[in-house]
Amino acid sequence: MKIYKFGGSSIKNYKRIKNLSKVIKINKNNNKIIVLSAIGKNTNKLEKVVNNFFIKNKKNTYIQVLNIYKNHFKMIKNLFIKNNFIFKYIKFFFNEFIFFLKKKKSIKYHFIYDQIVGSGELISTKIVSEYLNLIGLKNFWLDCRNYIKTDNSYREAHVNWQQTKKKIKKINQNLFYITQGFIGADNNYFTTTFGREGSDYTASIFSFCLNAESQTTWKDVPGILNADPRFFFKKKIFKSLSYKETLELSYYGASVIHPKTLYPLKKKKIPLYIRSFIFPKKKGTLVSDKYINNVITSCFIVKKKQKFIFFYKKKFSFFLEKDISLIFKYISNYKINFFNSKFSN
Ligand SMILES: Nc1ncnc2c1ncn2[C@@H]1O[C@H](COP(=O)(O)OP(=O)(O)O)[C@@H](O)[C@H]1O
Ligand SMILES: N[C@@H](CC(=O)OP(=O)(O)O)C(=O)O
Repeated sequence: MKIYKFGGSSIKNYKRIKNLSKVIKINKNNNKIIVLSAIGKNTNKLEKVVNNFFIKNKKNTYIQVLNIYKNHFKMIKNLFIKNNFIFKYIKFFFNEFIFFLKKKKSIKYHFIYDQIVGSGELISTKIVSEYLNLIGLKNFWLDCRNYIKTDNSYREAHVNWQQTKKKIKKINQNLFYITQGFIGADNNYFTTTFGREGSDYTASIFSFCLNAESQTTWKDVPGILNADPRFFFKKKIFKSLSYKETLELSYYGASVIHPKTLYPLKKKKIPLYIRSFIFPKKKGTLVSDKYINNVITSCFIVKKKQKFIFFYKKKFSFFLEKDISLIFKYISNYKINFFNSKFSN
């Protein structure tokens, strides 16, 4: 079985969804799972809904939801004819969404975040699945929350591999499925998320549990480059990279792939392809356990909005292990992405 992952940029408008269908047609084999992210930058918009909800700005909360609804509606108008059931579905979905916001009394930010932000993937997959069925690419919409089981660490869920493997193994491997990236569910069936850009990781969970033949991430770039093309004019494509080299690149900020993606693939030696959905016939980059690059290539990464935090002890004393552990505890509690540390007295 092959696992494909398409991110938000590959479905950011109706033309891109049509393009996705062409990529699927070129790669004809039936037995595959497509893991999809939310449409375009909708996850950012949904985060704004959560933030407005928490500062009790009702007006902005509902304006934001309405905007998201209108954008989705505009998109489906370009893909489906009027009486398609998807129109009713989208209306129903957003009504439920508003209902949830009105009724919800919980003050647990991370919990509410996952329930709201995770819905971007539920809606995008429904639209794409319906569209592919409409044009004859028969597929099944799969609610991945019935398969990917996690603990209840909202916004940073950990996979319960035993339960997840058992459930995913029940999938009929001869069929074609569309499912959501980024989300899972805890034992109470509440939505959990894997952290921003976590859809790549979802694809790896499916690959790992199904012993996939390969995993392909379809991007707007031709593969993994040695520099972020948004900032560097001169760049080079890597035809192949090892898991370790790719992990290093992604850990230090190459946003082309999420660092968590690599470990499950490496463990089972599943090849990962990074290919272009704009030029789907090109080979892209192959990530495997082979070190092929014998020429050293420098890589350039741009990481914005970083903060430099400086800790010091007020009194004439030293930084002890106890102090460091306290700092890390708060960093973890507040789910701050911590990048590099250096402690000295
Ligand atoms: N080393 C790199 N190689 C390729 N692309 C990179 C690299 N570093 C950053 N990028 C950027 O990552 C973008 C793809 O990520 P993103 O837009 O989040 O995709 P998606 O929406 O498909 O998840 C590319 O358009 C490119 O600008
Ligand atoms: N939609 C989520 C998950 C994700 O991985 O998205 P993308 O594949 O578009 O980066 C996010 O934006 O964080």
